[in-house]
Amino acid sequence: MNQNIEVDIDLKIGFVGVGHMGSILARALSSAATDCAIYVADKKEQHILDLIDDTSCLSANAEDICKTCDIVILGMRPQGQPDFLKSVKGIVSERVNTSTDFLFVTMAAGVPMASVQNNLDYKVPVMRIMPNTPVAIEAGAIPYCTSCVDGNRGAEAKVDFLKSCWGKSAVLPRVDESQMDAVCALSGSGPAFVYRFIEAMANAGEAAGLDAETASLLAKQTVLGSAKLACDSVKSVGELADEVCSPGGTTIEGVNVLDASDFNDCVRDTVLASARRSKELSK
Ligand SMILES: NC(=O)C1=CN([C@@H]2O[C@H](COP(=O)(O)OP(=O)(O)OC[C@H]3O[C@@H](n4cnc5c(N)ncnc54)[C@H](O)[C@@H]3O)[C@@H](O)[C@H]2O)C=CC1
Ligand SMILES: O=C(O)[C@@H]1CCC=N1
Repeated sequence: MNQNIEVDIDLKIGFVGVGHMGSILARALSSAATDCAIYVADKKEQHILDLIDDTSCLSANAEDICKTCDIVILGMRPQGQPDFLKSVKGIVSERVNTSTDFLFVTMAAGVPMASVQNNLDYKVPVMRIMPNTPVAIEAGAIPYCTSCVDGNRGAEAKVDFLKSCWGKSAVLPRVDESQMDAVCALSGSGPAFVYRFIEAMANAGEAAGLDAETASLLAKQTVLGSAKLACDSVKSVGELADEVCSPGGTTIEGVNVLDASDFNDCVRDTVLASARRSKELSK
């Protein structure tokens, strides 16, 4: 935890939209930011109940969150964000008459920071994040960028605070906003691609003679262990692959098939299709 963070101990943080991703981030924050009050609002009551049941999160309505919270985290889908922001524009403009010391955080795929500001009609400091679901097990990625934050000590401190809290659950590389479509496709959408690969591995294990349960267990554990070794090792993934390939052995037979296939092109097309959709959502 960063000891030099200048934040009030009674910092109020509010989530508007705690579906799949918002709830994971709220849980991560509530376990790290134990001195803060964390409020959650959602159109679906069950999503609020699930969180207040087993975290320190408190229920609140979305307008009150925008009126009073030091950090407002938007967890709704990209398509719903403009209407919501327009609906609270008046509340935010009243608020800036007394204090401008607050931060909006958006996780919506494709939505530029300027669009948050334009819909609010005010250049509020914005942090744009692209989290992924493995944040839930402290193995996530949350690339981010910011706008109107640099040089604004209050906003900078809030960004640093979120980074230190979520840093327990994720890596948080800072990227330029122009790279947000790429990180959205790679690490935001990426877990779904990896799950498809695990499924293909498990199906292949069954084809090779295993029962479904054993094939699934070994496919998951192999991806987990290989990713962990790649993260922990100083060796490149190429070197790590070479270490598995005994000369004249079994692995190289499979690797040759993979290398001769369109696997690389397929993965490239997959990630580029998601990045293209992220770009489309910005329009
Ligand atoms: N699911 C994922 O893996 C990731 C999602 N995201 C982004 O996170 C956002 C949410 O995605 P999901 O959690 O998957 O969607 P979701 O549909 O599970 O959650 C959205 C939640 O927002 C609530 N909501 C919508 N409008 C609201 C409003 N005006 N007031 C209060 N609550 C409202 C909905 O009831 C719902 O519970 C999206 O913008 C998405 O682009 C980003 C990275 C990864
Ligand atoms: O599919 C989506 O649009 C969101 C953004 C990245 C992961 N899920």
